[in-house]
Amino acid sequence: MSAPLLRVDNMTVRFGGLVAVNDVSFAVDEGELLGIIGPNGAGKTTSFNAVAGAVRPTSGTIRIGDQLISGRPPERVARMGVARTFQSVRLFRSMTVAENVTLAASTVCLTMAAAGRRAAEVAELLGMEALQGAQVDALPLADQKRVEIARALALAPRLLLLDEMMSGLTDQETRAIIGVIRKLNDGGLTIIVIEHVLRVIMELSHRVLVLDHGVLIAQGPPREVMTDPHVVEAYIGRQAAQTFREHETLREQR
Ligand SMILES: Nc1ncnc2c1ncn2[C@@H]1O[C@H](COP(=O)(O)OP(=O)(O)OP(=O)(O)O)[C@@H](O)[C@H]1O
Repeated sequence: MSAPLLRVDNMTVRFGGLVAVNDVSFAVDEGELLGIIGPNGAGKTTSFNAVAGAVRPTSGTIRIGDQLISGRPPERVARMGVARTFQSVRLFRSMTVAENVTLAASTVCLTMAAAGRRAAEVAELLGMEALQGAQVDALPLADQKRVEIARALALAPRLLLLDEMMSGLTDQETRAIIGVIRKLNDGGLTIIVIEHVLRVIMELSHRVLVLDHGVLIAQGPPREVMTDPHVVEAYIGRQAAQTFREHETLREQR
């Protein structure tokens, strides 16, 4: 059997006396779309930061394929195939969309011309050709989030980490971003999504991990995880679990 694309073994991240991530292990297969959920402060973003190289795990290991990435700096991890977006959009606001994406591409391309070509490819993939000349400042939040995705894709990643893409978006905008994520995954890209909007996790994920106080309390197919009594207790709440079950039953009857 082939090795998973991402493998995290016994990862612990401490900030002084606080254990933000506590002995967490999981693996992600090539082509998989994994959702990570959990209450505020559960350690989701810290786990992303550790995988992306922005935070050094206190102990444990992280591998892409058979290469150890834990402890390596973010630029190196990016070159080894891990790209991420941030919870709050981090773009060069006075630059155009094309400039932002080209700049990201230049970290992995040998020449600026190649970076420009890469940015144009990504724009085409995301259907953003018409936005290329727009200044980021002038774009609505939903488009800025698409530019964030474009910047990450410009690195030609093997693994894409998406941190709360849907926060602040309308239902319609959320649907559009779900469509983008699904298209990327259908094209073979391995993706991990952190999301508070459970409907999004349910719709997109092949598998879900649940963190609570830094501890991995459940993992499995979305349907199973959402009705796991520990998860309901820690995060979802009984009412939401009941609503979810009714929604699923209705969907099956359709
Ligand atoms: N750089 C840091 N220094 C100190 N403490 C931190 C740091 N980053 C995160 N923490 C703490 O680690 C814990 C986990 O935070 P983290 O941001 O990973 O949670 P989260 O699950 O992503 O939460 P949210 O859903 O609110 O984004 C929290 O108690 C947070 O305050």
